[in-house]
Amino acid sequence: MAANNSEPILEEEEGGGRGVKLEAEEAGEGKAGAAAAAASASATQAPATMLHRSGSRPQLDLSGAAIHGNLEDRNPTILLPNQSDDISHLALDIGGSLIKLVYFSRHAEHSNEDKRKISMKRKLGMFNGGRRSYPILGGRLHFVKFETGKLNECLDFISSKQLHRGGVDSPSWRSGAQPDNIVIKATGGGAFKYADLFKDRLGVSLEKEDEMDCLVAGANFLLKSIRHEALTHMDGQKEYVQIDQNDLFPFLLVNVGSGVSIIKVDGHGKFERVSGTNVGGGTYWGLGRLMTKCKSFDELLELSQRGDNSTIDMLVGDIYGGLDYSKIGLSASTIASSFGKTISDNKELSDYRPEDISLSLLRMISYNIGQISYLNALRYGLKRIFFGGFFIRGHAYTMDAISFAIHFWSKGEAKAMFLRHEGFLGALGAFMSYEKHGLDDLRIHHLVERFPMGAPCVGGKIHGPPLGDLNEKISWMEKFVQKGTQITAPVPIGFPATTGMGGFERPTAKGDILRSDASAALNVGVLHLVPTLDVFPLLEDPKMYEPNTIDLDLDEFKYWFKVLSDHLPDLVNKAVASEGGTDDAKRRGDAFAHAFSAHLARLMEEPAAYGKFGLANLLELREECLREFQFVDAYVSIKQRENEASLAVLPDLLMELDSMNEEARLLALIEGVLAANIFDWGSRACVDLYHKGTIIEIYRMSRKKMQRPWRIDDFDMFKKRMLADKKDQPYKRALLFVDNSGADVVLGMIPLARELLRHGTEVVLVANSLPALNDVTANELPEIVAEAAKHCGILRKAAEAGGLIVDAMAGIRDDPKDEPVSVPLMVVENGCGSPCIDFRQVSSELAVAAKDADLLILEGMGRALHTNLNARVKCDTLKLAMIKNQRLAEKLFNGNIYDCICKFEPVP
Ligand SMILES: Nc1ncnc2c1ncn2[C@@H]1O[C@H](COP(=O)(O)OP(=O)(O)OP(=O)(O)O)[C@@H](O)[C@H]1O
Ligand SMILES: CC(C)(CO)[C@@H](O)C(=O)NCCC(=O)O
Ligand SMILES: [Mn+2]
Repeated sequence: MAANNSEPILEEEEGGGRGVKLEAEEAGEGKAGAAAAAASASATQAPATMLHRSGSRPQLDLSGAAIHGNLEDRNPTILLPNQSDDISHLALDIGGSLIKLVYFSRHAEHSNEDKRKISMKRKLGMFNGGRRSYPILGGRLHFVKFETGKLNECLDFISSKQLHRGGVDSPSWRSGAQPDNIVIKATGGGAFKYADLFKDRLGVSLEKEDEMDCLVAGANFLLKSIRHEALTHMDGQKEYVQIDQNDLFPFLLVNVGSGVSIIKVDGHGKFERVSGTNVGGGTYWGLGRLMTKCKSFDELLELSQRGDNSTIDMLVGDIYGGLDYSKIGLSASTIASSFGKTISDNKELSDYRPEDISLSLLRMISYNIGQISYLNALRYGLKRIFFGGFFIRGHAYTMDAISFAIHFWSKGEAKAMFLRHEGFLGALGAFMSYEKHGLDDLRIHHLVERFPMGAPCVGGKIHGPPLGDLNEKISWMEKFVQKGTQITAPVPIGFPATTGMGGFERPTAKGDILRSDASAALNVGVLHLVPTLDVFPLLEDPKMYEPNTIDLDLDEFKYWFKVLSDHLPDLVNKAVASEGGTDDAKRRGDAFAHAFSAHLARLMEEPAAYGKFGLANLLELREECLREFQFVDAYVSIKQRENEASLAVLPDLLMELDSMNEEARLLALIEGVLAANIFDWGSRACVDLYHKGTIIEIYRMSRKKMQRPWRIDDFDMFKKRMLADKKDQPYKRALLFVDNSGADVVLGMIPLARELLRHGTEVVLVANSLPALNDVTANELPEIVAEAAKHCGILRKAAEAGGLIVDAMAGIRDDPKDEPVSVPLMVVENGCGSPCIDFRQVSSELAVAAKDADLLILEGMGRALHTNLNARVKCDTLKLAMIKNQRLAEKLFNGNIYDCICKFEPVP
């Protein structure tokens, strides 16, 4: 009954903490918070005329955008001098049963343009000249719903978060300007019905958008922009479908809300509502409420999971004395007449089990909708039918019943597909109708879907607020823990058995608890909009590309569940220490541990709960959870310590290398990369090792053990390319994807980079944008390179040429020709904060840097083995890693822990 217990907690949260304390809300938003809180305090005194407002639709005016303040600052703000309109990206769909809200919150920190990025953009010719520069557009799309009958809660929510005024961090909120003339896009019948109420209560005008237009726009947007938005659901099995952009239209869109709209969609804005039925979600909920006395929709749905419809429905067998009517393809267990059995009995309503009534009703309505949809698909020759609307509610039985009807009547020709953002189509469509928020040409790679607190805890629930600020999140977790409940109830999902002959046999096994709305809803997390992300241009076939090497199936997940759970206490300790070990840090640490464990528990029940989910996503989820509780960098001191220790021995290593001949040196360098890749805090085995010796000792031991041939050993091929075949044609530009801090980067990758530079190859070190485990980040690299360069002329000149360090002697030297110009050594960020890399979503600066690259070096398990082992790119690729995981070694290479991989893949 955990699901039941968890719900009142949310309710409490809503009634109590949320929305009242704006200062607390600000805490999560960083520095801007204090200013905004101060502004809010003086809101009443501020002159209402401080901002010009046009009164029409909100717009973003980026003209004249400039960096404000010192360019050397780490986080200079971007000033939009011509931005005068409110940026109010909130849209509503007010339906007969539910109000849906979609709103956008900007990343306060998105205007980060540090020194490294600016210099890099100059180098790559991106500065000011980039294709797009919407610095302000990065942010998150949130999805929330309320019951229409509780409109007041919705109004309170909007008002507490100041969504109608562009959020609590918007200029108008800070200025205290009165929200007159604010216009919000709204669709659904309630946009007409409640327009006056919105005006009275919030002072906003609702700009009405047509409901069908919005449904279609929302569906098209989702199918175009969200990876794996659609799924099929047959016999209890979920399968995500990747829609081909070029083969999307025509399709049938069936929106099952209170009533059902059936729309034939031929293109963007091209559609016709071809049918509808008044037997829909409102019918199930309304009849069900009357007949079972249920207090909520979820209660009714939950009842159905324990139901047996054979006591209510009249089966073919009931009519045919237990026989099939096989001549027309009906088995005895096929339902002949929904509720038909109740006519013959001398029974009252109270004689029937509410569970059975609910199930019978649910089946009747779902099956009927499926059948009508099929007939309309047949009418227009359509093969694909997409279902939206909150009636679906991610509920297995509902989806199975609809799918079954369509599959059966079309003899397998037509396919039912369900949209994960099911009920938000209309609201999204209304949101898209804002003209100038620049989201129109959004691409799949600009959207990063994340579930740190979105899926198991919040988001989808009726009047459940997305927990906006840190305090809210932590206290939610604390309450949750106090009650000793689990966030999500372990729900054995029951699969209805089908006869294959036109009806349902009564479902056999069914779980007895309905998953809480938030997690049952098909994983509507928060969509992060990062307009600066791009597809890696060197990918051979982006459509076929799959980052994860191994499917995260239940078996695989179980393994990772244990690894990650075991590692959790240590991680929490590190994280708390990294934030000074204060009580506040401890509180956040606990909350992080609980949030992450809850995700793990949820995924353990159902690995596909959050869409198509691979190890890369799982590892990223952990990092995202840390960030969610404001742990900036849990490994910061470990990284520093190891960098220092490694930099101290680098000069010796370089001397040793320089004493070798070219061939021996190349081997020593590759060996060095593999040996140093042992410093991986993501590997349990290695962490155990670290307690047994100093970094240098371990590195030396690791190198000594390097026995060739390695598990995959293409070294000779690589050597041939480097030193024999085309010695006079060195690589033009190499991208080196670096992994860990310390020995890994300092004693492994930097010496290899140096060798490439020596050959005349430009080197781009590609590192994480955000911290993940002990991985080195792009921000940390320039300092490390500068330290290394102190002992090495090659590195110094190349780093100068790449703008990483400034030559103090430049301009003083008599004859600049003395110093030959070097090829540059550069650093770019990869756009992610995960130990793996998904080449479908990389930073735009990496995408630019990649265009001239003819060698790719991927180093480390995360980037070269867990992901991308099978990735094909358009240039020569070297994948280097030490396998620090027995299971992976066996699974992928039939090998052993500490085996090494040196995989060279030249393009033909
Ligand atoms: N928590 C809930 N409360 C009420 N209904 C729910 C809930 N969750 C799912 N539903 C189902 O979803 C239906 C409403 O779906 P949706 O929000 O898509 O439609 P609507 O926009 O309110 O209706 P319409 O478009 O017909 O005006 C309800 O009728 C009910 O069957
Ligand atoms: C009236 C709407 C469009 C309101 O969303 C919806 O509830 C609906 O499509 N009802 C079905 C009406 C019919 O076509 O019979
Ligand atoms: Mn609706």
